Amino acid sequence: MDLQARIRQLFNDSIETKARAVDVLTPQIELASQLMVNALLGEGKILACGNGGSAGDSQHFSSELLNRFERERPSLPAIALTTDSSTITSIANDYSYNEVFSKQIRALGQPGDILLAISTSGNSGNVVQAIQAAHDRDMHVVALTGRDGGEMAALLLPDDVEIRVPSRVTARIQEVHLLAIHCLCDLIDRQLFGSEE
Ligand SMILES: O=C(CO)[C@@H](O)[C@H](O)[C@H](O)[C@H](O)COP(=O)(O)O
Ligand SMILES: [Zn+2]
Repeated sequence: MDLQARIRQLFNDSIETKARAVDVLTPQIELASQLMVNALLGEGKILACGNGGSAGDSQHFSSELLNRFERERPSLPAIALTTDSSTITSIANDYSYNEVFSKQIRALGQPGDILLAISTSGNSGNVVQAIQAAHDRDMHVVALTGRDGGEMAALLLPDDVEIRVPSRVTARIQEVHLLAIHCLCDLIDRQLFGSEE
């Protein structure tokens, strides 16, 4: 097996996926950033959720808001719903795994807050239920998806934003999700605190 050839193939696949995604995702990322900025300016916060790699993405995003991205600026309010193992295990144990995010959203979500819902398939039951809970709490949803958008795409309302990566491969979709998250952080900082130049 030629391992270096495999590495080159993975890099090239990732580059091609990003090149394919740029035109499709640019307007959606802009819209999502404006939705988030409006929420933050209105004293709202951003709740984020997802499974596996997307749980990591949720925490990556919340840490960049709560702490910092690339510049000195005030902390911004965000919560990853993937980190409290006591809450998550008790909800999964007593009710169902599908409710681990939605129950937190029903407690913490306020009208005007944003849910960042991350799933490469768009079909993870707990993320689907998170979107339903967010709508019940009058929150807007930014959905990071892939493939055909799955059940999540079908649930979104006209004021929500879907950022759907044009790929069917989970790892490639996740790589673009991370880029989209960094774009969102950059655009949030620019709109709230101005460009640095
Ligand atoms: O990171 C990876 C694969 O790259 C995995 O941990 C992956 O996130 C998990 O299988 C998730 O459960 C997949 O869920 P989803 O993206 O379909 O919502
Ligand atoms: Zn992964």
